[in-house]
Amino acid sequence: MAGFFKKIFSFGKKEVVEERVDETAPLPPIKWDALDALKPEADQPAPEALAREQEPAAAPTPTVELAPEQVPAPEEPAPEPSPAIPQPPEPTIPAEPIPLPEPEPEEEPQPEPEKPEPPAPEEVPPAQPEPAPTPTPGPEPAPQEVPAPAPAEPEIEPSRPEPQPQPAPVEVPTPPSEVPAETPAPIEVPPLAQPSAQPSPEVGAAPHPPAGTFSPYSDGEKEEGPAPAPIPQPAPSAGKVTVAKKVEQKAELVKAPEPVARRSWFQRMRDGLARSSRELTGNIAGVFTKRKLDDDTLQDLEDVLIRADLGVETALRVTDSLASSRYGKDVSDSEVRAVMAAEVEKVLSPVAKPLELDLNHKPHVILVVGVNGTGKTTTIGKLAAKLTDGGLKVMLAAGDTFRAAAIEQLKIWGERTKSPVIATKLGADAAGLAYDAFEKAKEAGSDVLIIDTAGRLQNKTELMAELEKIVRVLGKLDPEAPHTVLQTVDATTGQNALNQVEIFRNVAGVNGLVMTKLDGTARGGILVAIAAKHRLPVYFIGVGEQVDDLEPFSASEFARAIAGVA
Ligand SMILES: Nc1nc2c(ncn2[C@@H]2O[C@H](COP(=O)(O)OP(=O)(O)OP(=O)(O)O)[C@@H](O)[C@H]2O)c(=O)[nH]1
Repeated sequence: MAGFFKKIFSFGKKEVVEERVDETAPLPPIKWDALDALKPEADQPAPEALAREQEPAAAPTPTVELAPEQVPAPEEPAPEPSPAIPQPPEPTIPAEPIPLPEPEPEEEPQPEPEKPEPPAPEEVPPAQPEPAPTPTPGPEPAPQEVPAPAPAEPEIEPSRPEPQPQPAPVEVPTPPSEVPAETPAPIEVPPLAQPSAQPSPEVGAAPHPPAGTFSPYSDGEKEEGPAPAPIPQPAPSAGKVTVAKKVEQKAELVKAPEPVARRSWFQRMRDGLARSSRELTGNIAGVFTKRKLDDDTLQDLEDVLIRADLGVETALRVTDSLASSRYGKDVSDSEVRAVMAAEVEKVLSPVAKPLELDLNHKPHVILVVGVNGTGKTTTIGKLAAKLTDGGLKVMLAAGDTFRAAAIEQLKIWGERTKSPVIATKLGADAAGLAYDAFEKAKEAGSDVLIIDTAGRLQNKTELMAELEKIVRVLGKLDPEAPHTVLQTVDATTGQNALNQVEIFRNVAGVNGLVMTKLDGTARGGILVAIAAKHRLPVYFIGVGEQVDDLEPFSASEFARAIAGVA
C-alpha cells in the first residue's frame, strides 16, 4: 500500500487536507489512563480469550486500528448480538464460501506481519500470563504501534472486526463440535478451517480466531442445520417402517379373503343325516326317560327304529342286544344309541365294499340302472371323474334315448371329465347304442365304458325288455359284460327304494348300489333296511350334486352319524 495519509480539516481554509504521514517519525505517547477509563469490564475477558486463543491473534485484532473506533467496539459486544440477529442475512452465507478465498489473502498478511513484529510480542507476552486488565491495554496499543502493515487492511476488514468480538469467545467453542455433526456444515466448514489451518501450525489455538470470526456464519448454519437434519432422519425411518408394515398387512389381507374351505364329505353326510338322526334319537330319548328296560320299553324302541326306516330286522337286532345286557336296569338314551350304532354297523359292514374293476376286460363295462331321477346320470359323471383322475381311460354311452335332456347332461359330464360320449338320435334303440359304444370303446382302448339307461317304470314290461336286450347285446361282444351293474337308489324315497332294488335286481342283475341324496333326507335309515334285505354291496353314497360329492361308503361312519354318536 502506499504511505499512510492523515486527513486534517482546516477551519481557516474550510477544507480537508491530506498529509502524508511520516512513518519513520516516532509515535506519540499512549494515554493509558484515557484508554482504561473508556474500557468496559466486558472488554477484559475479550482480550483474555484472545490472548488464550493465540498470541498472533492478539496482534491482528488490535491492529484493526480499533484505536480510532476502539472504544465503542469492545463495549458493544454485548448489544451487538442484536445486530448479529439482523445479520441473519448471513444465511446467505452460502455465498460465504466464495468470499472465503478473498479473506485468506487478507488474513494471511496479518499473521505474517505479526511474526515479524517483534515489538508487539514484547508487550503482548505479559498480557497472556496475566489475564488481568492491565495486559489488555498492552495489546491494544501495540497495534497502534504497528501502523504500517495493519492500516492497509483495516479498510477492508471493518465488517469482520464486528463479528469477531461478538461470537469469538462464546460461539467459537460450540460450532466446531456441532458443525461437524450437521450435514450442511461439512460443506462450509472446510473452507472456514482452511484459513485458520494456515496459522495453526505455529499456534494450536490459531484455528479459533478464524473460527470465531466466522462463528456467526456457523451459528446460522448451526441453527439451520440442526432443524432440518434431525427432522428428516426420524421421518424417513418411520416412513419406511410404516410403509413396510402396510405392504405386509395388505399382502396378508389379500390372502385372507381366500374361499372358505369346503366341509368334508363326512360332515356333509352327517349334516344330511341330521334330520334322520334328530328324529330317531329324539324318539329314543322319549322312550327311555326315567324308565327301566322292560318289555314295554323294548317294544316302544322297536317301533321307533322301524319308523326310522331301519327295517324290522335291524330294529330287532338292536332290541335283542339291549335286552340281553340291560334288561330290568335303568337305561339312558345315550346307551341305547350306542347299542344301535353298533348293531347298524354290523348290518352295513358286509355291504360296505369298494368298487372293484377288472381291467382284464377292455373295457370294463358298467351298466347304470335306476328309476328316473334317482341320480344315474349325475352318478356316472362323478364316477367318471374319479376314474379319469385315477388315470383310467373312460368312455360314456348315452343309453337313455328317451330323454334329450339326459343325453345333453351326459355330454356335459363327458366334457368335464374329458371322456368321449357315444350318443345317438332321440328315440333310437338303446341296445344298439350300447353295442356301438362297446365296439368303439374296444377300438379306442378304453379302460372303462359306462352306459347310462332310461328308468321309466310306467311300463315294467318295456323296461324289462329294454334292459334285457342291452345285456344280451353286450354279451355278444363279451359274455361277461356288463361286468358291473350299478343301481342308484334315492334315499329320499324311503320304503319304495326296497322295491326298486328288488325289480332292477331281477331285471338287470344289479350287483351293486349307490345310495344318492343322503345329504338332505330324514329317511337315511332305508339304506340299512336295503342292506339287511338285499345284501348288495353299497359302493358309494351321494352327498351332493358336485363332481366330488361321491364318497366310498363307510359302515361305521354312517352308523355313528345316524345314531347320533360322536
Ligand atoms: N342333493 C343331491 N342331489 C342329487 C344327488 N345325485 C343326483 N342329484 C340330483 O338329482 C337330480 C336327478 O339326477 P339325474 O342324474 O338326472 O337322475 P337320473 O337318474 O339320471 O334321471 P333321468 O335322467 O331322468 O333318468 C339332479 O338334479 C341331480 O343333480 C345327490 O347325491 N345329492
